Amino acid sequence: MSQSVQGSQLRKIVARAVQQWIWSPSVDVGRRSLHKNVKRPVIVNKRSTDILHDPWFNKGTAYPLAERDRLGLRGLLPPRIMTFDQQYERFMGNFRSLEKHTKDGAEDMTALAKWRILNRLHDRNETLYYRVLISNIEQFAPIIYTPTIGLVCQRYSGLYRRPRGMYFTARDRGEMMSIVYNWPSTQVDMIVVTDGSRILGLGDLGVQGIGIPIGKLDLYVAAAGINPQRVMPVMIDVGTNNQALLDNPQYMGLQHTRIEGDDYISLIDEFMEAVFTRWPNVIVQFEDFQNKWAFKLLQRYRNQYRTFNDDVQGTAGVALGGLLGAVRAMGKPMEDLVKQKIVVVGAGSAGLGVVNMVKSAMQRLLGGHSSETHKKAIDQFWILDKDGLVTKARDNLASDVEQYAREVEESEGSGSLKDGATLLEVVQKVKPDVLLGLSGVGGLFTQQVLEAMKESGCPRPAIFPLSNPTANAECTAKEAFQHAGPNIVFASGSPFRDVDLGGGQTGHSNQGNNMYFFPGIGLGTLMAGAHHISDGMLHAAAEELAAIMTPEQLEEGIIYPAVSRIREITARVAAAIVKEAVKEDIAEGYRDTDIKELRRLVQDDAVLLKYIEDHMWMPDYSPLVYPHV
Ligand SMILES: NC(=O)C1=CN([C@@H]2O[C@H](COP(=O)(O)OP(=O)(O)OC[C@H]3O[C@@H](n4cnc5c(N)ncnc54)[C@H](O)[C@@H]3O)[C@@H](O)[C@H]2O)C=CC1
Ligand SMILES: CC(=O)C(=O)O
Ligand SMILES: [Mg+2]
Repeated sequence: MSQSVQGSQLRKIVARAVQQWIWSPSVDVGRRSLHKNVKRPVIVNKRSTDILHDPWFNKGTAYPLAERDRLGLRGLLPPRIMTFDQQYERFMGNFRSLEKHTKDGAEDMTALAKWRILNRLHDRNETLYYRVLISNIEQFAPIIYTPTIGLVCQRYSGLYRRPRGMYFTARDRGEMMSIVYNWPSTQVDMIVVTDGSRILGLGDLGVQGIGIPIGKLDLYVAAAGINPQRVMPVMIDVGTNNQALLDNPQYMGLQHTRIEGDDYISLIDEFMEAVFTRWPNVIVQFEDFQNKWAFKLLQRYRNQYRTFNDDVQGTAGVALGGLLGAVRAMGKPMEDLVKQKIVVVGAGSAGLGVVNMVKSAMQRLLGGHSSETHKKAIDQFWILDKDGLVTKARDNLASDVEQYAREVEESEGSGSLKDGATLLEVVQKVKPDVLLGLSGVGGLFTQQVLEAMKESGCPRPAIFPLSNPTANAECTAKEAFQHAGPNIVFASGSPFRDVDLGGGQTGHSNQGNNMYFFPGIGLGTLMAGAHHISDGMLHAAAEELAAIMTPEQLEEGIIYPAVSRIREITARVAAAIVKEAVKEDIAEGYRDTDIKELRRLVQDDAVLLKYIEDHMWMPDYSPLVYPHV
């Protein structure tokens, strides 16, 4: 045997030993042994009531007799042993009964009651919770995610029962590197972090924003199959500028205004260093940071760590996928994206993220990145913020917005539009193909604006009120179809019901939400073992998302898949991410799949997809063993 073979074997043995150590049994739920139908046990370090009170290992009434003996549970549970299926049916029966009894109640109260019943299950038995969530994702996503999660965050201090996630504050300066070891999991794959400064379209909710990382990570488990023991929601409490919260005696966060400037940045730096020191392969998703910090932090960390900003990059990917679908729904090839006149209302982290990615996609379609294609691409955008149309006449424009500022009083095409022109004026003059809202302001797409879209001359205008939660959407689905006509393509950030257009016609209401994208970014990056998340990876994933819809669906105005398909979609988005990371040579491999093996896997789409799907966690009870040493 040659030296090099011996060396590579040795490396493999060491790598395996490290894997086994990382995959400590207490976190490796549900792996099957090589013998069919025999599940490997999970070694736990607790027994008796301690295990009943641990939601990771609690099985409620489903512990088999032998396990009740092993774990000292005999006599502590009702005698009948239920199956996982029976437990599932019991929960769903209770849920349906709640639905029936609250159907005539106030909508908000009903939604909160549903969240409570799910949250209690989450706190009690994680395995059953995720089974319920995965099996009914379309029904439950609006509760654990937007819109209900917005309501939950607004009331979090009152709703709080048990801790979930980690909290870091300025008081922890110099200590974060140690504090991070308080987290009970030996391995964390995904962190979603917020500072609570811009929660959905609801503004600064301070520490109560923790509901968002929790909801996003629920989707990581449900959609991407990340093991729930390997996710960590994080709140960095730097204070709040929301006076109502500061005045609220029940508010659970620090009672001072937000830390700013270098003090703020150094705190986030310390957090990043701490989590990447303990878990070097973790992926950190920034979520709902106010615009002021979102881009700065993304630029600061994106080449150094495995990190991305969901509002900037996730929203952009999902919007690009939707726009490509809308172009195809017009009966045109995807390449015609470059000809679309796009009005974007909202020049914040989400709005600019979208514009940047769509502009870049246009440049690629125009033959590559050059000053000429840049000019051609930016000419397709009209951007409005709270002060109306953004033009070069504005003072103190941030450089990321400035490039999209229109010339003042353009004589051609858009007629004469002044700085600060209203949305109605812009739509009437520009006659856009696409109207996209990321302003956080409900009702901005008024009847007049929507009627002006109808007059735009576009055979199939795209109307995307993407702001969340529901009350903050720029218009409802009904309003859009009613005023802009039955032929529009509609997508909103929070779900609306399809609209009955009469005569057997349905106006399809798509949900254009980054939930179709971020779980795949995280999963793909994890499985690729990519050093960082490149623009190329995000573009490839957006194109994959756009390619999922069939021509028949697009013809009907369906540009995003049903939420019930979210696992399948996420696997495909993740596969696109892995492929591109390998192509760009920034992938290192995942667990015992080294880069050589990964290169082989990406040769065949079906093989790669199966590989990804096989690594997705599914909720199931594993035998539990308490070692007597
Ligand atoms: N559907 C989805 O997947 C996503 C939706 N969003 C939603 O987008 C909204 C905005 O998020 P960010 O960009 O992060 O917020 P942001 O605070 O960074 O930006 C908001 C922008 O809207 C502008 N604006 C405010 N009032 C306006 C008005 N009356 N007319 C025109 N523009 C106005 C502001 O000047 C600013 O440019 C939120 O409601 C959020 O929930 C964000 C990320 C993903
Ligand atoms: C969906 C999302 O990320 C937001 O509204 O902020
Ligand atoms: Mg967000």
